[in-house]
Amino acid sequence: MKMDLREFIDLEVVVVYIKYIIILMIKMMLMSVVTAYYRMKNKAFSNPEDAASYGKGEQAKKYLRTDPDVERVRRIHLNDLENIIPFAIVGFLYSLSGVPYSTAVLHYRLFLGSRIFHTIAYLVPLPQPCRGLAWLIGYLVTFSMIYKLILVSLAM
Ligand SMILES: N[C@@H](CCC(=O)N[C@@H](CS)C(=O)NCC(=O)O)C(=O)O
Repeated sequence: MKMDLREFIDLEVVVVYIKYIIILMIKMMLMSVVTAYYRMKNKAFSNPEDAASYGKGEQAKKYLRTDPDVERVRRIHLNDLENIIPFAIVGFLYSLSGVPYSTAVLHYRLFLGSRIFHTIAYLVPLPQPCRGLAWLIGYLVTFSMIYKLILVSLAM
């Protein structure tokens, strides 16, 4: 069966997807800035040339170390990569799947909220299961969109 995609795709949903993904990308990219901030504040570097800006010889070697704050922010960044990239791909296909606007916005909003809360819970840090629940909500949102995509592709 031939489909006219222009009838199927709701451009408003694609536009709202773009808005949310831009916010999520900025949020994820900001983790690099936060990492750099903690590296400089706590003088903890992984490259000799970076440490050299803060001292020479033995002094510089002292700054070649891992730091708990830096590692924590790096884990947040990694967790963002593990979750936001699948969301970006799945969320885009989902925006083309003929889903109602309100349902799409609910998914995108829940995901964004879950990732912001995950970062706060990880940075503060808040006691578990705060971070775990934040992560789970985002994970389930992505799975819910995958489920819809499976249903749509089975119906084709
Ligand atoms: N790569 C993750 C997979 C599971 C996951 O993402 N768990 C969430 C909720 S507990 C988390 O925040 N993990 C901590 C992290 O990724 O550093 C891990 O190693 O924990």
